[in-house]
Amino acid sequence: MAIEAWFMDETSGEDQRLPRHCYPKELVSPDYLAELGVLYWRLNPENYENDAELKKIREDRGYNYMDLLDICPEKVADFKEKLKNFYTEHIHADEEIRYCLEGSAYFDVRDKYDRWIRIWIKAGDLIILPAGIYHRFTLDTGDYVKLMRLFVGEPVWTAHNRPQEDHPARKEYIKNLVTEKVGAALEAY
Ligand SMILES: CSCCC(=O)C(=O)O
Ligand SMILES: [Fe+2]
Repeated sequence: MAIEAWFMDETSGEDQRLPRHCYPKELVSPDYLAELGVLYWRLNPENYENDAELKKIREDRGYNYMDLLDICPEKVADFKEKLKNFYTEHIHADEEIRYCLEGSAYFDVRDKYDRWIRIWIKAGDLIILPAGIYHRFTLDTGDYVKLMRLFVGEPVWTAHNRPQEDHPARKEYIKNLVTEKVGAALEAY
């Protein structure tokens, strides 16, 4: 099954840990996520230490750095503060690569019309957010996730909060979005 993603009800004042579906639900396809540069694999989370598929992804994309992160109120120092930062809309200069090994959580990304899409990651979901995409992160009501973080070289986790229209990674991201659109239009012609 493909990863679950949907357009969020942005008018709702509900808890950020709730799904916040629109009514009726508006699901988002993996193709549309790919158009935004969001990539996704479903792997076997029980086998992450000897997984040939994961090894290949890491080799192909140069992810030589790896660490594991448990996120839940009991295990994270300054939990409230951290979660608040994760849920503040931001970009990075590099890809954000997260592999969910246990539990579940939400990544919200902005689409090209600035709508929020909520992506529900569960055990086995590996997602890559491209550099320069506006996003944020929250736990769901399960209040627990175990994540593998991957990176090319020495990791830089710096978050640049919106607005970042002059950031090189943002400009590059927008340029690629536009190029893709023109490419698709030419193909259709
Ligand atoms: C802890 S993983 C997700 C939060 C996030 O967007 C980030 O770390 O930049
Ligand atoms: Fe991030």
